[in-house]
Amino acid sequence: MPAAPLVVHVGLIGPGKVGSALLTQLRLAAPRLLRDCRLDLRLRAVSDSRHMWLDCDDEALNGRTHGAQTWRPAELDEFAAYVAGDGGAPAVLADCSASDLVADRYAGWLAAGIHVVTPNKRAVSGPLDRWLRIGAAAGASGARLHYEGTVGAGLPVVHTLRDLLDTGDELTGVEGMLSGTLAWLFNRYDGTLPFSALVRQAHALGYTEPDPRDDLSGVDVARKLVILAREAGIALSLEDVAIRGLVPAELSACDRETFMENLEALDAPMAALLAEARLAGGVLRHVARLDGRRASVGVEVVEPDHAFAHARLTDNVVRFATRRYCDNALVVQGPGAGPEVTAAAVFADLLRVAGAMGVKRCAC
Ligand SMILES: NC(=O)c1ccc[n+]([C@@H]2O[C@H](COP(=O)([O-])OP(=O)(O)OC[C@H]3O[C@@H](n4cnc5c(N)ncnc54)[C@H](O)[C@@H]3O)[C@@H](O)[C@H]2O)c1
Ligand SMILES: N[C@@H](CCO)C(=O)O
Repeated sequence: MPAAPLVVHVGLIGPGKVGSALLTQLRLAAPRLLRDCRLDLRLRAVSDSRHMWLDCDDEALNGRTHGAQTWRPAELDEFAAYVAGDGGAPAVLADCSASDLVADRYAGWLAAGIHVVTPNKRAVSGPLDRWLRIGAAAGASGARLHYEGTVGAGLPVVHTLRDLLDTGDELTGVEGMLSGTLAWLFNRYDGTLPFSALVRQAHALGYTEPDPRDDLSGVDVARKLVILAREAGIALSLEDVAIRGLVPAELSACDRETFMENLEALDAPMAALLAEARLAGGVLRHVARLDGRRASVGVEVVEPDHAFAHARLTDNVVRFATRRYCDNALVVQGPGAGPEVTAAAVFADLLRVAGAMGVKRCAC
């Protein structure tokens, strides 16, 4: 007789571009996971920044969010308690927001045994004391926190580093292109269209952060370096990263709508950078480096035959130099932004949580 399926309660926070893609992927994969893996994923609730829907356990509702029959004002702890239910089934919260307020709750949720999977970089790259509290809470309860989607979207970056370290390797440095948005922008930017028009396209394609300034300022990439450093046991913080950004000072403090309306302010400085690169016979690329505690991100002119010059579309390139990979770095490369690939990373993290509870995922 086949084993009884493992029921897992799922709550989704942030049904935006990534969150909506995750809802679709969950719905499509559910029958196969139940049949082949004996895993019964039940979407219990969805919350955005203002509303929450706590009656998502019927099939018709699972595919929708704003069309749901009832909603109430969002309250994150009430939401988490509803997803966890009476504790009879394990609960996983998928945080697909970019919110610090949500990250503030991780420690409490993990302490209560609720697992968290997320592409939100705030917790892992945010204040070190909060990150240490989150780690301690997970350590004490055994609840899991997975965040593969935070670096490289759907690419296997965090787990690759984790596997290297857990098998006794030592990280000596990271060099790479860690922004899908900036990779796409610099691949497309040849002066034909103004830079601002390309930023609007990247936003519409779902590559940028909710506020594209996070990408353009270099802060999003700096967060990724902090995440990789912390994974390797280096207590790096955002303030330690030397960042050369692209956001004009007069647009750094306004609200997001005002920034988007005034994007043309980027055009003249970017045209000057492009001209500089052409004069030097190179191309513009956004490059991140981590060497011990020294971390930097910014636009550089690279030679046309440099590996970074050949990356395409939203390609991220992550070069891990380690004690084992010392003559030739281990390279992870591929699309580094986009709702679908990112949602798949969150989904795979969710399956890792289920795998740790005995759900069989191998093909044998
Ligand atoms: N888009 C990508 O390619 C990509 C790649 C990797 C990682 N990410 C990360 O995925 C996350 C989501 O990105 P997105 O492009 O889907 O953004 P989005 O703006 O489309 O969606 C964000 C969602 O979060 C919700 N939200 C905001 N604050 C909230 C709160 N306090 N409580 C509950 N919900 C809240 C919003 O209502 C919205 O539904 C971000 O953390 C981003 O860094 C995105
Ligand atoms: N906005 C981010 C998404 C992936 O974290 C990027 O373009 O790289």
